[in-house]
Amino acid sequence: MTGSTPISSSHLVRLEGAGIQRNGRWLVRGVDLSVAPGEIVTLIGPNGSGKSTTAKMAIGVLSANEGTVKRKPGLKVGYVPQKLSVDWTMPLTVRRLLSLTQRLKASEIEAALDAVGIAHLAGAEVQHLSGGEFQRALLARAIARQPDILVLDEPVQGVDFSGEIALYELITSIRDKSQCGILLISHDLHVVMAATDTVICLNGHVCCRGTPAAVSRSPEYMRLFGGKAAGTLAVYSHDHDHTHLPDGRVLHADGSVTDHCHPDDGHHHAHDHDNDHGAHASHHGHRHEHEHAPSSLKTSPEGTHHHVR
Ligand SMILES: Nc1ncnc2c1ncn2[C@@H]1O[C@H](COP(=O)(O)OP(=O)(O)OP(=O)(O)O)[C@@H](O)[C@H]1O
Repeated sequence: MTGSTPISSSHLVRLEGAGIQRNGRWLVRGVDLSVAPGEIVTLIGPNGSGKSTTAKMAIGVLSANEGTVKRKPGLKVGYVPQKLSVDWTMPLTVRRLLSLTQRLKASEIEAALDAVGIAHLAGAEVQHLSGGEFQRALLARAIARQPDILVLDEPVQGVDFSGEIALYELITSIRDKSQCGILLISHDLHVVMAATDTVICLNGHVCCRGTPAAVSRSPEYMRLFGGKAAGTLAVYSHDHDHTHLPDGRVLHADGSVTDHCHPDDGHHHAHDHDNDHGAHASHHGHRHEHEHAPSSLKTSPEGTHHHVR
């Protein structure tokens, strides 16, 4: 069955076996995912693995070609897209950015900007904002109508490491105060917001899922970034040992090819280091240790930054 029907459980959104096909190719398929009020779900995966497509499917921007997508009736969505189509040659104030695609009262704009700590920038031109200020403005735009669910597609892009920590703290505090659900797409394959309840790794379909491992135990991490970073970011340690073909099928280690992963397929939480992330359709056999958290943080994530401006 395909379609979008109301949801009966306490979930805000629930995808079951959901997939999107374009031009005879599955962009992503077999996705099972749900977000409950107050829950933070983080999607990770290589470039082109279907993270944005999955998020758009969850909020109804794209309709699933297979499986089911259910949303709570009347669900209010706040969305920070990965890219924004705005004509940046035109002057645009932060205040105006918030109300470009939604009707907002002045008091709602003020409250949203205040909540993200940039009330003083209401009249500033968007072009002049720093990377962190710009992401806060996008966040303000997304929370202005007090959504039930926030969908944040790479909300820390263009932001330096300390800014990233501050933004993740802000996102966590927004969740704490409003108890909205959050579906977050991370630009980093290994390091996710520590407040994340569930990490889902995509590579054309769901490869594995789990809770992020705490990094606070890693002495190197503490030495490099201090306790604040350790409390905000966590390494997601996982390993895949099968290969995803461009058409969405899976090549297993024994040479067999199937449409989907086997239920207990190669998601070993191994602890040796064999970092081999390719583009999609490449062998997917990465293994990470907590001790490697600092280097994965220091080096820039693998080309996943898309600057919105
Ligand atoms: N409308 C479309 N028509 C055809 N192919 C598409 C369309 N939208 C996305 N794709 C393709 O679907 C795949 C998944 O794209 P998606 O943007 O969801 O990946 P992603 O994991 O978010 O990637 P990134 O980390 O690079 O942002 C990509 O190969 C992309 O080229």
